[in-house]
Amino acid sequence: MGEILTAAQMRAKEKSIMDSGAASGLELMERAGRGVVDAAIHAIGDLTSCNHHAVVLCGPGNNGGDGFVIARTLSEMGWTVEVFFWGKAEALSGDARHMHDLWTAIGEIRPMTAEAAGQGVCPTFLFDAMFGIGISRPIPIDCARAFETVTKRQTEDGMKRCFVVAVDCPSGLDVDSGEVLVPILEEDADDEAVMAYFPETVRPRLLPLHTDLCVTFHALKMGHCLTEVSDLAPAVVDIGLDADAVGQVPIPAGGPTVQVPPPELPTKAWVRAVTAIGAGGHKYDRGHALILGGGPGKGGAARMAARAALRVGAGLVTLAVPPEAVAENAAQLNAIMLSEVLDAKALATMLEDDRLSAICVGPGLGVGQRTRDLVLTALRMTAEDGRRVILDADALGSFADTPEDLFKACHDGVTITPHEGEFARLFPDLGQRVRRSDPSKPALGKVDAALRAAERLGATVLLKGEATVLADHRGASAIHSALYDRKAPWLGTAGAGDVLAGLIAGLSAAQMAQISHAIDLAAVAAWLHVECARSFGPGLIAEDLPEQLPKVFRDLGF
Ligand SMILES: NC(=O)C1=CN([C@@H]2O[C@H](COP(=O)(O)OP(=O)(O)OC[C@H]3O[C@@H](n4cnc5c(N)ncnc54)[C@H](O)[C@@H]3O)[C@@H](O)[C@H]2O)[C@@H](O)CC1
Ligand SMILES: Nc1ncnc2c1ncn2[C@@H]1O[C@H](COP(=O)(O)OP(=O)(O)O)[C@@H](O)[C@H]1O
Ligand SMILES: [K+]
Repeated sequence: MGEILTAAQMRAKEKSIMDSGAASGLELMERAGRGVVDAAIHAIGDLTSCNHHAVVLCGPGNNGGDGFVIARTLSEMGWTVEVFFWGKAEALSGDARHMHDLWTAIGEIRPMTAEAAGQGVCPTFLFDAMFGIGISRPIPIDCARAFETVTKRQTEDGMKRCFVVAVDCPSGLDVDSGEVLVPILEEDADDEAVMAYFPETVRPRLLPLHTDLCVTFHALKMGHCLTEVSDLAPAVVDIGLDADAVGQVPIPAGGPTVQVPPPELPTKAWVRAVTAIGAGGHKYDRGHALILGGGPGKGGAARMAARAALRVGAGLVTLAVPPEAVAENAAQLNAIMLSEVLDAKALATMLEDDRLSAICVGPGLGVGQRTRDLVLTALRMTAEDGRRVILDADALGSFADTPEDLFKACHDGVTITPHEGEFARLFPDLGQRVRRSDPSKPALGKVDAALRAAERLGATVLLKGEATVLADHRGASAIHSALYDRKAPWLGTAGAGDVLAGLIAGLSAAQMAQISHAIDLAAVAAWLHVECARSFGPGLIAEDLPEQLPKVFRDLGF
């Protein structure tokens, strides 16, 4: 996965190229439209038995302009092309108007109504060029209905349906937040409901307008990585924005600046860094992770975190549990060492040993005063010395009523790993806006929400989910999506988050020179976490994750 852009960054790049004279808007649009056709044909592969019939749905902006180019390109190749247009020709931008006019010299344009779009044979391709990165409200109901009726056109065998290609993004995707702005299509939806945004409870995860392939330009946009927008992984078409001219116009901040895995580390060097094989032979060279564990019967989460920390490369791992849980844990542990920690005072004494290089607090610890005290002690004892602290689960839940206490104590060596629920409890104002709660305001999106949270904490935030978002106090961000060809839905299993916290703790303990920022360590851990899940496959339970690490490392080149 390369660079990931916001809509504003993409516009700035286009403007920069156009201002420099390196390419005109028309040239960019021509390359975009032709690139979509190439990518669509490449995706479908064998065209011998297809009917060479395409339907293009064009919207009122430049996305529609791309659609007119697609129609002309296919027509030049001998295809039969039907074009439906939603908008007024005189309101089109200069570039889109030009492309519109070139098409009208060749073919017909029909208004986009469900009735008209429903007539005719089932096409090989349906191109969705209705709305691109300029969408600001749910798409018009007529557009959604027209789209739907084309997909329902019958073929002779009554079985196949057309291959849907989204131009730039499926219409209705907010490419910054990954939110889907599509009206409700049920026949009984009254107009008010149609034009309203989906209430939180019914907002679907998948796009109601089903897309097989999304073809975008120059780089993926954030929304492509936050939401699974198409069955196939999005294709990225080069439209020539890499010229020197880019950079003359300042590119606005906001898009993720870190990719996962970090591309600058070649695979083998990266494995070396992760496994610390090059760091020296002694276990103390690879750090000592301390994992705090819960009371009797509550120890599984911390044990899994500890095992992940050890497998991922920490030289030593100690699990520290309350006295009454020692017997239970002693019966379960071998390579992991066991210590007793009564309370925060005992923890402070333990942390005077600076060989303990990373501390993980939270999994299975229980919500309450003891956990709050342990967290604040861990933060105080590490505030000045660069040691890393990973706060997960109950360590975060314990501050739901007093988040300010946590914010004040956090430092730049801290990584918090909330899921969306934990995030919303700690940052209610941000959590509510990850998706649009007020129709008049855009959604904040997971990346912006995580960035603001990281700034508030002065620390690193890893916001979990199918798309995991990372952000730090310096303004760096990253997205790791377990989507498309990295899908691992079976990772949503009890305890998977505890393992992730342990992976970050283990990598942090090893203090690798090659990966210095907490956000990069967390990004590597998120990548390994999904890689382990994919390596194991369905049937996975959290305990299986650390046991996959040796295979994942071997597959990476060791
Ligand atoms: N020259 C360029 O800037 C290039 C633009 N490209 C294409 O241009 C697209 C962006 O074009 P635009 O900025 O014109 O934006 P869009 O074409 O995405 O849509 C914006 C248009 O739709 C209207 N609109 C937005 N939301 C609406 C709603 N809910 N209901 C009704 N109307 C709505 C807007 O008023 C505007 O007319 C990209 O996604 C890409 O497909 C590509 O051709 C590459 C080059
Ligand atoms: N559908 C999914 N695809 C990929 N990863 C997922 C999916 N659902 C959950 N995950 C991952 O699984 C982990 C679940 O963590 P968490 O919600 O803390 O659960 P637990 O508390 O049971 O460990 C997170 O790392 C999350 O990113
Ligand atoms: K589109």
